[in-house]
Amino acid sequence: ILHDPWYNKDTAFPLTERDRLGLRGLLPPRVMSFEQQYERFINSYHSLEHNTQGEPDSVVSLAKWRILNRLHDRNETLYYRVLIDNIKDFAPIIYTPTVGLVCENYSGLFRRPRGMYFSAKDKGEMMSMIYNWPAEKVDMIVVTDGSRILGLGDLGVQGIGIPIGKLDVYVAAAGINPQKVLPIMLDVGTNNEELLEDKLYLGLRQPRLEGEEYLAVVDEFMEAVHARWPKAIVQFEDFQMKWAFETLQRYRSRFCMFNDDVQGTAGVALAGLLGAVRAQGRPLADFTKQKIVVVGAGSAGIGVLNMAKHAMLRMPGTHKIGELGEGHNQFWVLDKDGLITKSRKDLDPAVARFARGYGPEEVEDLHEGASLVEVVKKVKPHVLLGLSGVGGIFNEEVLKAMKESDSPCPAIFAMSNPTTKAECTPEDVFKHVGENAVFASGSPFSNVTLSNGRKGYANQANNMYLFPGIGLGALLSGARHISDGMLHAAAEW
Ligand SMILES: NC(=O)c1ccc[n+]([C@@H]2O[C@H](COP(=O)([O-])OP(=O)(O)OC[C@H]3O[C@@H](n4cnc5c(N)ncnc54)[C@H](O)[C@@H]3O)[C@@H](O)[C@H]2O)c1
Ligand SMILES: O=C(O)C[C@H](O)C(=O)O
Ligand SMILES: [Mg+2]
Repeated sequence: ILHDPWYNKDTAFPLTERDRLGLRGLLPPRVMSFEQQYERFINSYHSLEHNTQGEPDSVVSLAKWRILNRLHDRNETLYYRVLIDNIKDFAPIIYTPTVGLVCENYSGLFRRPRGMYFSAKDKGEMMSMIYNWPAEKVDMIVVTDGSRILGLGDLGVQGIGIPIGKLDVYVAAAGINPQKVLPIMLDVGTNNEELLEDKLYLGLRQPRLEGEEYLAVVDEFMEAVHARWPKAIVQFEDFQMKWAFETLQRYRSRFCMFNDDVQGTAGVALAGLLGAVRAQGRPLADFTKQKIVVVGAGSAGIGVLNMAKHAMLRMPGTHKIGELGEGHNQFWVLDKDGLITKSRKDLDPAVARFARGYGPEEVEDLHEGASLVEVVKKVKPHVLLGLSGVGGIFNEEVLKAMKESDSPCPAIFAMSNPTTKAECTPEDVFKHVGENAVFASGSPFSNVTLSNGRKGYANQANNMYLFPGIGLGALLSGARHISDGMLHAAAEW
């Protein structure tokens, strides 16, 4: 019991329990209260902050993560109490940005396992392996294959930090029972050369499985989960784009699952886009007239585009039903090759409906592959939204061009994670776009003091504001599937 973080109370076991559980003599005699333990932890956290002053940010954050992780491994009751009470301070440690650093260094930081690991070598065994998990019941699973961890790329087995962090947020924000959550890593290999050569690397040292071989592993895993816990909700997280979409289509009508990067992000972004209309003092129905530039046409960018387009098409009030047809395109989408138009070679079918046609109705005179700054200068968008994974791509020139936006309060959403991958900082936005700009980022930044002494808000646009509600709602309602309508409702309400 003393070694089981689910049940351990450390020095808080009262004498009666020590007797009953055969713990007498295994602990120092003084019985501490939960409140004393709590205070002791917070004090040691503060002294760590004090003692690491002046050290590089990464050293301080990792030290903070270590002390929290040790508590997690020792005493979950105390850990979650501390986390819930201090979520604003601790979210950046257990979640983005520090969790990114933890994943990058996971093999070296590893002390105790958490969650389950299914690897390509476990083919044929998963149905029995799933019974190795000690809890009778599991409600929430977050699974990754480590192929696109935040904006950090393929981190293989080290990506397990992401499901762990997401499930901590489920417990802290949605009150999910921590004994009923399960972080899972599907290790199908890695294409990260550095990891393959790293002697400490803890995952399979082989290239990623592809095609049918890959899908066979994920299929077997999903069947195993469903066999043991038919009602568990499975959140897919940080899968590279092709598998994010493929697995979503493959499983969404068979299992209670969703893809957080595609759907959760879309819900949060839509909430932000609607907020940006309100910030302009315009009625929500004017959403259909917003000009939106999206930088990044990956799993997250396309998820946002689809949901925002759908919201425009069904926005009541401005038009007769059906008036805004499929051709109503308020989006300009760029990827690593610049603006996407219909003349793009090998145009991805998922982006085709957002590609600019540059027919007579489109007057900005842009060309295939146009650069971001050209697009912003010509379109004068209301919103500039980044899901590119490229830090600093909203540079001074781009932000100065946003000053000419047709919106009185241009919105800039730098949604890529972790902090180093944010497309810009709030300081840059308020300096170059103007103090009336609306800013949000995927990873947290501090608010900025503006010239008139007012606060420039560094809002956060991260799917963590949405997925806990989706999971909790699905769980409480006993939903068999997670529909787009649920995500729309989450975004709009
Ligand atoms: N804030 C959130 O809640 C949230 C949610 C999901 C993803 N993200 C972040 O979004 C980023 C992208 O995630 P994803 O799953 O879509 O990745 P992805 O790899 O599927 O897509 C990345 C896209 O960015 C494009 N891109 C790359 N370089 C570019 C450049 N120089 N200019 C313009 N476009 C460029 C690529 O062509 C691709 O279309 C990651 O950093 C991730 O952390 C944030
Ligand atoms: O993990 C996050 O912080 C958000 C998002 O799911 C991402 O992949 O960046
Ligand atoms: Mg993610």
